[in-house]
Amino acid sequence: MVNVRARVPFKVGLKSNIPADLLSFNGLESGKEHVAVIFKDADKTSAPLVRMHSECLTGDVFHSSRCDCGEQLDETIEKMGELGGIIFYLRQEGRGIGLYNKIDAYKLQSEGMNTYEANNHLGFGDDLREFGEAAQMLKALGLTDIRLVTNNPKKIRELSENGINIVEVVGTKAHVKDGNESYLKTKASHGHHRFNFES
Ligand SMILES: Nc1nc2c(ncn2[C@@H]2O[C@H](COP(=O)(O)OP(=O)(O)OP(=O)(O)O)[C@@H](O)[C@H]2O)c(=O)[nH]1
Ligand SMILES: [Zn+2]
Repeated sequence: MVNVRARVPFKVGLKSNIPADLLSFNGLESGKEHVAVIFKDADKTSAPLVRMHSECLTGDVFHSSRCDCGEQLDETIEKMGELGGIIFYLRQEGRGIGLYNKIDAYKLQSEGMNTYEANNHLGFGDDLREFGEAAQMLKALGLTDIRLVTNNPKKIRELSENGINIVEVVGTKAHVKDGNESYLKTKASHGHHRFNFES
């Protein structure tokens, strides 16, 4: 049974000025230290904005040119600071293959493979992530109805299959920059991500 272990206030964002609460959990069977960040007590509102963000050390911390993860996280923090919402930061680095394997995949991508071909070449599926524990954490907060911030149909499908009612899907912007355009286009064409490349 998943339940909240601790809830502490902190301030986040590029200027460390956006108030939020940081939560840890008991009972996560994977042993992964997933956390939630709650803005404006959104867990006490009906159908809050929720983002299920998968760990990306290279993007989230270093704002790597290879992906859009850090920009998506910054965008979501800003938005939820205004509108309220909850970010679950899921420790599923590299779409579940881990950091070192992701770096191996980057090496293959530098030699010409796309993001999915590189995973497959290393013996992994396209995406090893699972969102069952994410659903359990939502339920631990008393939430089953959410507005999900994503462009990824896999997240919508898996959360729904785990008893979460997604009343609305809210896309993120397409954060195109030098270095990540073909990564984003591959996610759209092969992974069926719904990007709005105009915004
Ligand atoms: N294996 C692998 N993982 C990558 C690569 N680039 C980024 N990632 C990982 O992909 C994941 C991105 O996850 P999310 O931020 O949840 O985004 P998403 O699945 O694209 O879906 P949305 O942003 O919700 O639309 C993170 O775990 C990154 O570490 C790559 O080239 N190879
Ligand atoms: Zn990334």
